[in-house]
Amino acid sequence: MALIEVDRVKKFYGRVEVFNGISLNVETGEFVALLGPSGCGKSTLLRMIAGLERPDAGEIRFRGEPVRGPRREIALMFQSPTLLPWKSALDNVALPLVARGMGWREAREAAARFLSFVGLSGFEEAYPKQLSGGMQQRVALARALAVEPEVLLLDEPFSALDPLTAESLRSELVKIWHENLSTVHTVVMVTHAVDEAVYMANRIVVLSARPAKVVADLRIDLPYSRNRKSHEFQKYLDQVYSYI
Ligand SMILES: Nc1ncnc2c1ncn2[C@@H]1O[C@H](COP(=O)(O)OP(=O)(O)OP(=O)(O)O)[C@@H](O)[C@H]1O
Repeated sequence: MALIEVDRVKKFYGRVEVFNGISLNVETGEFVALLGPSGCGKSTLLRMIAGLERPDAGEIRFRGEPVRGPRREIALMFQSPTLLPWKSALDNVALPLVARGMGWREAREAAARFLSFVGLSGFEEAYPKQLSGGMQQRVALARALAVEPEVLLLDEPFSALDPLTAESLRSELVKIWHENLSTVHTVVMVTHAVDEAVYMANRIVVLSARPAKVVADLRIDLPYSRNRKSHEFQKYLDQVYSYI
């Protein structure tokens, strides 16, 4: 049984047919990048896996159980950090833990550990507006990791960042996943960037225009950390581009 099973899922928004029976399995330990044309339904698929939206037909299962709402094993991180502006960095990370029943003191201790883990020691009391975009996205990453999920779903997490910040966060995230530095073993990431997908993922799934179908499902068999200038990297880039 796969960790995540997307089984013949159909999804409509009014008359817009986003999926007409898409199936896709994700195995434990994979880093899957979802690529596809704008508006094809990548974010919708991620939100359905996260339990934030329901399929109109078909089923999404996590470890064989139908996903009927958000689950503690699955965390989601968006393009923008979606922090609460009136809460400190520390409390933004602590809040989901408190919402799950942890006391504030313990939650703040855990939050401080995760802020330190993402390189933000010393910024615990800062408010989001006092932090750069990259730092805010790090707080969002700390918040996602603090609930100790097994699966991290990423919806274009770097696209709002400047190129250098985006690049360092990409490398850090790959390292966290590849070296098992957190509870996260499995990642599903929506991206527009072929280069980002080949740099980070060990599997790339390319979707077609709506109603989206899987048009390619490739394993990226390159060691980490990856060298964008290598011949093999370029070969994978060309291969993925040929499907887009
Ligand atoms: N809540 C909603 N209500 C109505 N239509 C929606 C809603 N969410 C998404 N859609 C529509 O469903 C389709 C798929 O959207 P989605 O955001 O999943 O695509 P995407 O592949 O992630 O797009 P992009 O790459 O541009 O972010 C689009 O046509 C979009 O307009």
